[in-house]
Amino acid sequence: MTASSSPSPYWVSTDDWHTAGEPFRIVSDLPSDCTTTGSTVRERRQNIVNVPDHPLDALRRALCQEPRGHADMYGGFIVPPDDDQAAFGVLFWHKDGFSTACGHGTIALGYWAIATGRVKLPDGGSGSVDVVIDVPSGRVTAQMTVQQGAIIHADFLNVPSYQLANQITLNIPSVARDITLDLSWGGAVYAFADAGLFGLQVEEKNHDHFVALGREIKATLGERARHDDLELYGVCFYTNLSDDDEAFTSRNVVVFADGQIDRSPCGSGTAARVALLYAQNRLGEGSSKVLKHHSIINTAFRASIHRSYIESRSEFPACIPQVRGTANLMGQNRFYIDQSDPTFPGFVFR
Ligand SMILES: O=C(O)[C@H]1NCC[C@@H]1O
Repeated sequence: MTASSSPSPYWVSTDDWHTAGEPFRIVSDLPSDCTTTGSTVRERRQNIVNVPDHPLDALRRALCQEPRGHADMYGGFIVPPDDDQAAFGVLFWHKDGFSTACGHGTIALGYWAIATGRVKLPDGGSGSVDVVIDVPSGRVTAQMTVQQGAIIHADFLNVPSYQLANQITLNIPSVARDITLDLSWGGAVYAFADAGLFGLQVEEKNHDHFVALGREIKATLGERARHDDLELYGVCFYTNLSDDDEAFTSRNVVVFADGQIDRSPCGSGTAARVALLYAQNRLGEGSSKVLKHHSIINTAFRASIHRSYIESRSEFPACIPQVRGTANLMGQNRFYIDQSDPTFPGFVFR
């Protein structure tokens, strides 16, 4: 990449992927003045969040928001791993800030790591290879299945995931009545609500309704959704389609951050849903039954319980979820970042 110190204008290069329709813009070479401090990726994220006007926050906005991005853009900055057991670290970002978890990004990074040669193909070009990545919520893996040099799919192995709360009652002003929802952890806090409670199905034409409801639910839940130092990240609205011995099938849409809408089935949200279904005995360890999780644009992840996990802090059973998906390269960009641009660092309408 070619970059020099701001405030002089500089160029920054990105690799732009999407996972099941959700964008993931990867920046592997950060400008020289955009350093992060901390001995772990979690600390690096925290330091950026704590420092007003951090240069990396300005770069996030410049690459994520308009005119170079849009209100539903997503990406990540590659940073050093916590130790040499991981290939690299990543700081995930969206239009409002830096998130702790991102399954669709982890899947895209697995593809990217192989495509760029950062992680070598298995011997003979077929088999499985792990891309181990440090993220703010912990260490995750993109387990890549490769056949004759071509990637078939990635399995995102998440941090331990578990239900946080059961059937919380909330009064939602816009529907003028009480609804109930569950909370679950998948590296970030998610609320789960049946879209039918709002008279809706998960369909593209309803996306504006979900954005408004997601914001309303987040505001109404407030501190009740707090887990450690994190507040609610996303609301998952679902329409369940079927449940048999082979699969629990559901279509969902996650509205995260401040009204941002996930085009994919949401990797960390899917992991949190697996934990919820595990607690409800609808998915089990060692069973061949899977969660078929469709997105609002009808792309899909296939998820299951990789293994159970002992989590002493949770009254609900914990597990390491496994979320399978694919990613595609869209292109590469070389952006010019100029602080004298009247739109710097960026803007969004939502
Ligand atoms: O797949 C995921 O986990 C992410 N997608 C957008 C919101 C989440 O961070």
